[in-house]
Amino acid sequence: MPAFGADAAGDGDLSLFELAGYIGVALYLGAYAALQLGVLRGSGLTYTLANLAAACLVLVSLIESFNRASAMIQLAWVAISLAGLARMALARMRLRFSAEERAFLAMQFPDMTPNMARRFLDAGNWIELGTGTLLTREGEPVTNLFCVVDGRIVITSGGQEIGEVTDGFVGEINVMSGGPATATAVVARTARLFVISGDVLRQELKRDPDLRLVVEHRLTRDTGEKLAAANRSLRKLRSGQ
Ligand SMILES: Nc1ncnc2c1ncn2[C@@H]1O[C@@H]2COP(=O)(O)O[C@H]2[C@H]1O
Repeated sequence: MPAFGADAAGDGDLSLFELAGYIGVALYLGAYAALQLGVLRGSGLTYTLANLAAACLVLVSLIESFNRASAMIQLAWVAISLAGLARMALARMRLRFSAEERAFLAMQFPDMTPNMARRFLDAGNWIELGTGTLLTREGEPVTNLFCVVDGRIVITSGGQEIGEVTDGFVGEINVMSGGPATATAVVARTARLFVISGDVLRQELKRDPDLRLVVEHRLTRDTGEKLAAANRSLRKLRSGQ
């Protein structure tokens, strides 16, 4: 083998095999240090690739001075790293989104990570509802959150029309508590919606505080927008009197 300067023992030249071994050790230690310092995630691609490369390099170094125990651990490390890579590839495949899902996420939840978005979407269903379908009845418990992507929902209170939803949420005020609906919501033009049950939503948000932050923030904003629209209508009404 070609030689590279003096080896650690000072008794000869550093072979390529030895060099591979040292680089492998540096990768093992560097990856572990980065993990402990919070620079790398244990389940991340970089950490897994660093471990795979380290194990391969140390294996190469064993060609020159074989050690069965060391070879066994390196082979096991390679196998575990490959299994980790396969798991990541499968997870990536699962994180596919349809064109409709992508449009919905861009419009309503641009801050969701792909993982969060997949979990949220998997927890609900896409449905189409015909004219006249009741989504919430004023005073009755809200059991679902509806996200309208197409169609028209008319909102009434005390029998009076007070608003409409064409692209936004219905049930966002009380779905988390299951409290009484602040208004009646009825489909006025065939609607396409994403619906998620209150029970499932609560479970998902309890399990993932980051998802909870994103969803609650979005729902609060939606309610705020409705309040602003209601204030504008009220102002118009008063100034017209
Ligand atoms: N003024 C309004 N404009 C639009 N939507 C409303 C209005 N008032 C109530 N809603 C919706 O009707 C829903 C009834 O259930 P929630 O009270 O949970 O949430 C309510 C809102 O989504």
